Amino acid sequence: ELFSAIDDLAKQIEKEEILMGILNDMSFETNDDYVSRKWYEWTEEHAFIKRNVQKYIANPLNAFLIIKRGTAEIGLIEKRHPDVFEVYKERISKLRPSKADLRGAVEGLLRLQHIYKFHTYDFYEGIIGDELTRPALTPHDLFVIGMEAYDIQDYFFAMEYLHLTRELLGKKRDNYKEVDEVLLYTTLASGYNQTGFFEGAIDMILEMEPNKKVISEQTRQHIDVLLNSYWDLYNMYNHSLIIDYDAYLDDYGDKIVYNIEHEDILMSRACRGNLTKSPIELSLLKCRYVSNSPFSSIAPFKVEEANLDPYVALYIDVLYNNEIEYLMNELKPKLERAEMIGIDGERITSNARVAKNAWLYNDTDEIPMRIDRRIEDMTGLTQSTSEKLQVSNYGIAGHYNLHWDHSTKNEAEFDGGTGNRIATMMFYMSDVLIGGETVFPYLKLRITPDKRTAVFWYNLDHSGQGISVTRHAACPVALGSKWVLNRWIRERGQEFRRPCLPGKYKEIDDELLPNEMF
Ligand SMILES: O=C(O)CCC(=O)C(=O)O
Ligand SMILES: [Fe+2]
Repeated sequence: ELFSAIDDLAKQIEKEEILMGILNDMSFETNDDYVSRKWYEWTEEHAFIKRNVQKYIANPLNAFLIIKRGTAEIGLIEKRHPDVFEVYKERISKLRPSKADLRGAVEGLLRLQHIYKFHTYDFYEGIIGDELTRPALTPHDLFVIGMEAYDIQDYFFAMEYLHLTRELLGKKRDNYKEVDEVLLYTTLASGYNQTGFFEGAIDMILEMEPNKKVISEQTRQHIDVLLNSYWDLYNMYNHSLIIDYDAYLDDYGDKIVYNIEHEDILMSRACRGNLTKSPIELSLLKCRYVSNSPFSSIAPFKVEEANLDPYVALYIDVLYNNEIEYLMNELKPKLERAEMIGIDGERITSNARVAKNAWLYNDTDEIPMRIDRRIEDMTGLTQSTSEKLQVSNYGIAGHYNLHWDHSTKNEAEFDGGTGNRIATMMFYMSDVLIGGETVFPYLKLRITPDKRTAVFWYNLDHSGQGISVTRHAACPVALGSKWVLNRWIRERGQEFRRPCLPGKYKEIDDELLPNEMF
């Protein structure tokens, strides 16, 4: 699976070079301009890639294009030359990304748009946030995104992408007919139908002869006029919908209530930096140097309070570059798709968490032992019952939806004799250019990844009860590559280090969680 970790895309670029060789062979055999044109385009892109591979793959638009070249573009060649393709088929199939990768990549791009409200036209131009990151996409790139969006029933963005495709086709000639116009128009029409509008557009499309490859100029103009007027209406409808949702949350003002139904909006607002503490709340937070062990009295930890109650703190510069290198070397080859616990306690992969991770099992080396001791110095909590160190790398627009780290009442599993996850220590192993923040919307807290810094918080109160407002998420990575190191600290062994006191937080019943969370 390529889309769920950025690291794997570098390998795909190597495979693509072999694919280019095959493309070159095929261009001779087919004697087709289109195939040599593709070879030329890919070669140009590779000259661009070679300048900085890591930078190239850290851009979600590029990441999508890598996958799209190996799937949709190869697919076009297959369609044009089935016989020649047959000869190379087996070799090619080992070098191609999968359909699921294409789907995952598009889902990533759309996630960025949903969360950060990035505009489709900006993506077309290669803009992420405020940065121009690459040359413009082609009509066919947009078409592929639009068709995938349609398949996953994200009709709003499907229509945006397909309309833009149509608009561009009107301006530029698609000499090689990469975009299947009949499919484009029928999908646009179905999109209107799906959203409860515009039967008229569908009627027009139905009038087209199904096996007519090219729409006549007259029909096309007719449809254009129809679609354009409908499009304005459609846009108005959808934009007002989005604004309404935001207004709904505004009703609560500063007070954020636990509102599971609207958590996706809550996450979006937190990730966009629209949920922040007031100046008064911020003024209560302090920075200090902490030393509560012989070692740290020589080199005290720099601690920044991020939230007082429940306690969340940042430890600045507490992971060393050689340690990061060590962890990367040990665990990169072992990364696997991150899993979540499903409704029935089973392990599942899910769109709610797009990342790969790996656990460090051989933790008797000097470096992991050192990290262990440091966490113990930082927290005063024993590490003898902690889980193994876990490294995660996020994928294309990789993210992790709102969740608790601790298990809730209804989850029987988890304990394993060491108790619940009393606290979390999470180290950032990389900076991120845009996005990838860790957000705690109920605490109005957004933490920007800062290489070598750690975030620490308690998941359980003094009576062992889960603190519901620690619900947190990893915002999608919009530009860059995000690596984190997690250490989950367990209850057992902490009895004398963090004594039991009466509980104070009311735990939320996790039966209230909607199924879509998974
Ligand atoms: O990557 C992040 O910012 C948060 C990760 C997280 O919450 C987790 O892995 O449990
Ligand atoms: Fe977490």
